[in-house]
Amino acid sequence: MFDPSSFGTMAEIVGESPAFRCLQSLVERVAPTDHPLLVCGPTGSGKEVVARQVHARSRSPEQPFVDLNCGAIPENLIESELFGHARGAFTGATSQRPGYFQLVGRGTLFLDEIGELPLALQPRLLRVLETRTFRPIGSSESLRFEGRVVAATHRDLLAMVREGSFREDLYYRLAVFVIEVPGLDQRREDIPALVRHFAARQPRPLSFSAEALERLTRAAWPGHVRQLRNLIDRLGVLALSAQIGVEALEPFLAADGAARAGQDSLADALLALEGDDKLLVAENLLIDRALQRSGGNKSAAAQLLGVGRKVVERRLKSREARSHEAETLLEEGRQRVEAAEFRQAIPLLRRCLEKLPRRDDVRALQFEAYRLLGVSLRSVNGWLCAEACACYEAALKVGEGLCGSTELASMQFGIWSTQLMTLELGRARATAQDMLQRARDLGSPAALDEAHLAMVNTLFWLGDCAEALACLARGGLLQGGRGGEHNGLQGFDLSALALTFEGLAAFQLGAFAQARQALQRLLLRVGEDNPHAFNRALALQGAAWLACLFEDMEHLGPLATDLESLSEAHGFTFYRGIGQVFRGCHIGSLGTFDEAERFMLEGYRQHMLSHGGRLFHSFQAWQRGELLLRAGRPDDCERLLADALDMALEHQERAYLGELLATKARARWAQDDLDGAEQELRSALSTALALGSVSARIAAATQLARLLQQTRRPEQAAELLSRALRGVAPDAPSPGLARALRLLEELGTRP
Ligand SMILES: Nc1ncnc2c1ncn2[C@@H]1O[C@H](COP(=O)(O)OP(=O)(O)OP(=O)(O)O)[C@@H](O)[C@H]1O
Repeated sequence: MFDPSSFGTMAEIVGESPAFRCLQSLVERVAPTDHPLLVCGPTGSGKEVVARQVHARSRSPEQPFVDLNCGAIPENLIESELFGHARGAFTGATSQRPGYFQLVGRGTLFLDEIGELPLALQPRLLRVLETRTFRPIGSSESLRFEGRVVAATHRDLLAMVREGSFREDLYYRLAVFVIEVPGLDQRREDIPALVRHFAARQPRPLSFSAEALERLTRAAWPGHVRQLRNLIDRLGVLALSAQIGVEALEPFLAADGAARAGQDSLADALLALEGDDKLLVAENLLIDRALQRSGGNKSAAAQLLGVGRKVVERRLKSREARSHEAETLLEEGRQRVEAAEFRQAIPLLRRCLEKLPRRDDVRALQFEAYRLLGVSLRSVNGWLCAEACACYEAALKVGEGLCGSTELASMQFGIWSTQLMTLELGRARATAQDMLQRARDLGSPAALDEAHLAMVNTLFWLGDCAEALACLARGGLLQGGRGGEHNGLQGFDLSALALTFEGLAAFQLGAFAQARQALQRLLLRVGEDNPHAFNRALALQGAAWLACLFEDMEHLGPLATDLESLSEAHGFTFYRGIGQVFRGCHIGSLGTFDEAERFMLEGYRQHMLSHGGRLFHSFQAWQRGELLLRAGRPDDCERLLADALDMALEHQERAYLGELLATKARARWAQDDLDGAEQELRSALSTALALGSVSARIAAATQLARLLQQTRRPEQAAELLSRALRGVAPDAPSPGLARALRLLEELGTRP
C-alpha cells in the first residue's frame, strides 16, 4: 500500500550464512542500478525485507517505497490503483486520482505476488517498463514513470509462463536480475542470530540457552522467518520467564506444530511421500505406528486402527510377501549391473522400488536399489539423465546416517555436476552448500576441496566472481592451492580447476596480472607429463580458455587441438566439444570464418547440447557472435545473441552477460542502427557495472566511446571511457584494456 511514512526506511536484515551473503552481494550490486528486479522465494522468507533493502541502497532512497500486493486487491481495482484515473473516467470517479506509477516518483514500486497480476493487465505493465510512460484511465495525456519496479513472487513464474498464465515477454523484462531469497531450511546457520534479533525486540527482552537455540535451529520452519518471528513474539508475551530453556520452548513448538497440523496439511504430507501407491504408503505408516504404540501387540494395534486383528495380520502377511519379492528383484538387478547389462537391470530395479515398503528396516535395500538404478540409468542415458540424478538424490536421502559419508559425498558430487551441466544454477548452489557442510562434518580435506570448487564453479557461472575468488581463498585454493596434491574424492586434479576458475574470475574482475599468472601455471601443468588423461584435459581446458580470453592465439591453437584429440580418444564428450569450440576461435582468428563456425557449432551442438549439457552456452555464443561480426553477418549475430540472452536470463547464468549484450549492440551498429546500438551499449555498461564485471565494462565502454566519437561527441567519449577505466590496474593489460587505453589516448586524454 502507499505509505508515505515508509520513505527510505529499512527493516534490519539479519543473516551471515553463505547463502545469505551471496544474496547480499547481489543486492549490493544491483541496488544502485535502475533495472527491474524479480525477488523469488517461499512465503515468509523475507522477500519484502530484501525489496526494502534494495530501495534503501538505491540511487533514490529518499523517494517513496510503494508496496502493492497484486493478490490482495480486487482485479477490477488494480488497474486504477496502478495507473490512476482522470475525473469522470468511470462511474464513481468523481475526481482525478494519481496511481502508484505516479506516486512512486523516482522511488521503488514493489509489486508483491506478481504472479497474481491479471493476464489482461500484464501487457500494460510491460509497456510501462519498455516505454517508461503510462496513461491514467480516461486521460489522453501520457505521463513518465521514473521509478523502478521490484516484483516478488513465491510462485514458479517460469512454470506459469509455460502453462500460459504469465506472459513470457513480461517475465523476461522483470527477470533480468532474479534475487532468490533462500528458505530458512537452506540457511539454518542464520537461525540463532534471527532468534536473538527478534528476542531483543520484545517488550521484555528474552534470552535463550544454548540448547534452546540448538533446538530452534533443528526445528522445521515451513513458514520460514515469519513463523520463527511469530513464535518468538508469542514467547515474549506468554513465557513465564525471560530465560528460555528447552523445557519452556517445547510446548510452544508443539503448539506451533499442532496449529498447522490441520487435516489438509496432513494429507499433503502423505501425498508428498515417495512411492507410486500413496494409499499403500499411508496404510503402512498407520499400521507401523499403531504397532509401535501398542508395543507390537497386534490386537491392541488393530483396536487403535479401528479394524479387526485378522485385517492387521492379512496386511502384514501381504507386506512380507512384497518385501521378499523386492529382495529377489534387487538381487537380480544387482547381478545385471555387475554384468554391465544396464538396460536389463532398469525394469527390475524399478519394480523392486515399487514393491519396497517405506519403512526404516528396509532403508538399506532402498538405498541400494536407488543407487543401482541411478548407475544403470546413467550408463544407458548419459550422465545428464534427470531420472538418474533423481535416483541419486533419493539414495542420498535414505542413505543419510546409514552408509559411509564418503559414499554419500560422492553421490552428492554427481548430483551437483548434473545440476551445473544442465544450468540449474540455483539448485547447484544449494547442493554445493550441502557439500561444504557434509565435508566439514566429515573432516576430509579432499571432500572439502571438492566442495569448495563446486561452490566456486557455480558462483562463477552465476556471475559472482568476487565471491568465487573469496571462496577459493577461504578454501586455501588460490594459486592452485600452492604445493601439495589437491585431488578430490573423485580423483580429479582440483588444482587445475582452482587455477582455471581463479584465472577466469580474476579476468572478469579486471585483475589481469593474476589471471595471466593462472594461465602461466596452467601452461606449466600442460607441459608436465601427466598420465591421468582426464586431469590433463582439465588443465588443457583451463589454459585454452584463458589463452582465448587473452587472445593468445599462438598458445590457443595447439591447446585446443590437444584437448579435442585427447578427449576424443578417451570419450570425454563434453571436453571434446569445448576443444572444438576453442579450435573454432583459433581458426576464426586466421580469417577462415566458415570452417571456424562449423567447428564451433559441431562442438557445442553435437558434443554438449545433444547430451543435455548447456553449460558453456554463453561463452560459445559470445565467441560465435564475434566471429559472425567479423565475417560481415551482423544480422545472424544479432539473432544468435538474442537467443543466447534469453537462455542466460532464464537460467540466471550471468558469467558472460555483459559481453553478450555488448556484442549484440555492435551487431546493431554494424546494421547502421546507431540509436539502437547506443542504447544497448549503455544497457550493457550498466549490466556490467551491476555484475561487477570489469572486462565487460571495458568492452562496452570502449565500443560506446567509439560510437560517441563517430557521432561527433569526442568529449563525452573521453569522459565516459576514463570513468569506466577508473580503478583498473594498467599493468599486464588484457587486449581489451589495451584497446581502451589506446582509444583514450586517441581521444586526447591521459589514462
Ligand atoms: N533476514 C531477515 N532479518 C530480519 N527479519 C527478517 C528477515 N527476513 C524476514 N524477516 C522478517 O520476517 C517476516 C516476513 O518477511 P517478509 O514479509 O519480507 O517475507 P515475504 O517473503 O515477503 O513473505 P510473503 O511471501 O508472505 O509476502 C517479516 O516480519 C520480516 O521483518
